[in-house]
Amino acid sequence: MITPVDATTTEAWADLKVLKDALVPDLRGWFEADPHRAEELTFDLADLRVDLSKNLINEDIVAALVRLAEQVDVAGRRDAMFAGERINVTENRSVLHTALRLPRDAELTVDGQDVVADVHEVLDRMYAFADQVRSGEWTGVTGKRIETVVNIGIGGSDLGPVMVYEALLPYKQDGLECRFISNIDPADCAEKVADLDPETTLFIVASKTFTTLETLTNARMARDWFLTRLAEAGVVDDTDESRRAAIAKHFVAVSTALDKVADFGIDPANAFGFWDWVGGRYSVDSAVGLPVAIAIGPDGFRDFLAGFHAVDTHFRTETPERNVPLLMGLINVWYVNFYGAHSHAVLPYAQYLHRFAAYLQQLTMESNGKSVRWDGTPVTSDTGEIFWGEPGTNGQHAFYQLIHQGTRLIPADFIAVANPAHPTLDGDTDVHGLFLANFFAQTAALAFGKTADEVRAEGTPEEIVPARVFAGNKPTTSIMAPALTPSVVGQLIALYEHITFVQGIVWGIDSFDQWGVELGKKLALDIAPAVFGDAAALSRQDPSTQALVRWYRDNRV
Ligand SMILES: O=P(O)(O)OC[C@H]1O[C@H](O)[C@H](O)[C@@H](O)[C@@H]1O
Repeated sequence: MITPVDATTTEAWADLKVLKDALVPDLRGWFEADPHRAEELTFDLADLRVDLSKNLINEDIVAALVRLAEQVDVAGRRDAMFAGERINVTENRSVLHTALRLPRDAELTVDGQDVVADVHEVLDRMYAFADQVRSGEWTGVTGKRIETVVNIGIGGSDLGPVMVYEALLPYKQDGLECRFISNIDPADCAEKVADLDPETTLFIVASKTFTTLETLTNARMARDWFLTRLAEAGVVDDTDESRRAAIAKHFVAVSTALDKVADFGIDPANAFGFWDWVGGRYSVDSAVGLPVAIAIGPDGFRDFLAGFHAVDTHFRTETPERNVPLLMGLINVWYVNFYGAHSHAVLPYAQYLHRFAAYLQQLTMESNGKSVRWDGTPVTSDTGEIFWGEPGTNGQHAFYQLIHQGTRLIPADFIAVANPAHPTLDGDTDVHGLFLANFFAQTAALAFGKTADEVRAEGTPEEIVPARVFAGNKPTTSIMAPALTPSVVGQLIALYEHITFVQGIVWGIDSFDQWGVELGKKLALDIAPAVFGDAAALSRQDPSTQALVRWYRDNRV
């Protein structure tokens, strides 16, 4: 095993400390002093235009950050990842989500296995199935075409598909709808199936491990609902054969554990596999994306994958000084470790990206929320960031106050597209233009603030001048794209995957395991007997938990 370099002992880290101590943030002054600042810090990455110039950085800081990347060998680890080396040390696995988007003619053999051939074999099956559902060739047990696809999954088997489905709604085929059941709260399943016709509904049970309590419980509830409704309609009788025939037309699975899929009663012919080298939170571009492939069609899904691949190629080949995921990851390190930033806002000015922050929470926080390094030694600096956000302009009317005038530094990524799916006029006003005016205005206000003199010049009474001053120097990155196409959504995801990777390498952590979540799964199973009345199991719990369980049992009607 390669020992992680302790970033805090590098020369670059020491240089960054000196630079931080000497830096007086002054975005107004920096832009005035250097008319080329915006140009010099704006980069094109596939279809994305990324402006880093409103960050608290200068040439020396960027150079030191790039040296830091060299001194912790980000490039070496990146190449190891792309080559399929087992960089997920604690699980002894390769990390090859980048292989999921390799073109058919690419070559990658890992442990003697032609990974590209495997990936495309599954993609071809997904595309054929998606075409069948979209054309109506695939019918339910009573011969009706599928109108609703219900994905049952959680974590990486839910957040990616739902985010991308929502992002690409304008590309969805008319007459087809997707829904997503994830929470084990029975309300989720009940609400999502309430108005559905089982004869036109297709369930996709998505679980990498096919052992996740929430997903298997929801899948069983959905199966019961489905069979009960069909029995009431006289479509199935109570023979196994009749039930199996109905399930075969209405339940498919996505998993790495195809044996467990068969145990659940889903025909293995209707299962789409992936591999243990795809982390759950990195899996939307695998068969986990099946609902998206059905909704937007194989051509759209191919574009989606091509978007990821374009960013992969950039990350793998671009020089450090122009490598956008590398720079963004390093700038995040700058804020976390040198400014003590705890959180990071993601603010899409695109309603269709309304689940993007939720998606990024799993990607970034499950990846980098760690306190030991990949060799088991404690981390030597803060790690991780709390990712959060809501679409603009809604966020402006809720939490932007704290970003503008609070005491905490919250770096924020603003995302917008030039061409909306719904160009709409309000009288003579282009509403999307008005929307984007907010995007531009907010990043400028955050960067440049408003001085007391400017506030006074507006005629503000002296006693409330301080309350109306904006300090400015609140860092933002602006990301723009021509339109929210499948490719652009793929590009955005890959960008954040690689940003997360870069941060993980600087911190020396394994960004691809999630032992903290595994514990939660086990604890819930341990306590379940107590909830159901097992006195001995209850007595093993701590006093607070015992009292809470008792209260629950006393109050449960
Ligand atoms: O896809 P599954 O095996 O059902 O796992 C679903 C989720 O389970 C856990 O929460 C893991 O931490 C996630 O990374 C994973 O995405």
